[in-house]
Amino acid sequence: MTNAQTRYAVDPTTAKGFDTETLRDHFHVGDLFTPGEITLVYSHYDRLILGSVVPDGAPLTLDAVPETGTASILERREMGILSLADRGKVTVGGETHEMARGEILYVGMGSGPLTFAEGRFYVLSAPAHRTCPTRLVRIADARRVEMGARETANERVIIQFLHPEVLDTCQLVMGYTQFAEGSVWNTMPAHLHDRRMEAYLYFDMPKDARVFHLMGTPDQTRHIVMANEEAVISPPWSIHAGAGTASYTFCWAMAGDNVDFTDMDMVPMDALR
Ligand SMILES: O=C(O)C(=O)C[C@H](O)C(=O)CO
Ligand SMILES: [Zn+2]
Repeated sequence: MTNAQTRYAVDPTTAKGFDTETLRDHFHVGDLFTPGEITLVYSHYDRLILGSVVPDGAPLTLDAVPETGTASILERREMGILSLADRGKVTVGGETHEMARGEILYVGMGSGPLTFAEGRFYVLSAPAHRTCPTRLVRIADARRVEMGARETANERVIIQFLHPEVLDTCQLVMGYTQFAEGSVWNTMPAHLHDRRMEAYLYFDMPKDARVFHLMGTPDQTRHIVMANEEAVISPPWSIHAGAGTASYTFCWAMAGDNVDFTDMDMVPMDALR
């Protein structure tokens, strides 16, 4: 079964007046990873689709969805698929990809339907205007960027899978960030990039742990409380950072005008409110 919903874009002035529930309705994505289901959220920010696929004994096929209005979801889109299970099996374009936990499969525009035979997957899809080759990116092939420090509780490694220095994509940039023991802060100092949106999936979290995800314009920050395997949509005008009550990993993905990961406008600490 495929469940899909649409989230419309919100401007920062409107978002400023939201209470907790309204903020969550627009930006927080819960209820992902239902066994036997494909769950998709179509965001009007850069038309990014994010979601989950959890085969449960029988294969699940992702093909046409009314939200894209095309014969097949990838007719004018590309996709990144993160395996969250030790074993995953995805067939697309006549080829079956056996995936291990933490690997990301890139699927190019026009590849046709996707069949997920086993595993647990987080999926992201952005509009594309050209086809790039489908490729499974293993952890050893990804680019690792060490960031932060133990003293500031943000020592971490940014692992870039769908990134110009690893493989060619149309506009999707995707990977995940893992923390050194004791570090809990992501993406602080905060930054903005009005040229592209971003989405985060927080995972690898103990059941009772929470991440306080920070969003909003620098002078109007808000927080969204995130549990394991929940996602959050970060509008182009918003900071995106967080601190966890325990260790976690988060998958980041971006779409928009610029595929350069370092295209960020840093926010000085004294600008945050
Ligand atoms: O740990 C980090 O810092 C990040 O992962 C940064 C995000 O990916 C990001 O916001 C890139 O624009
Ligand atoms: Zn960012």
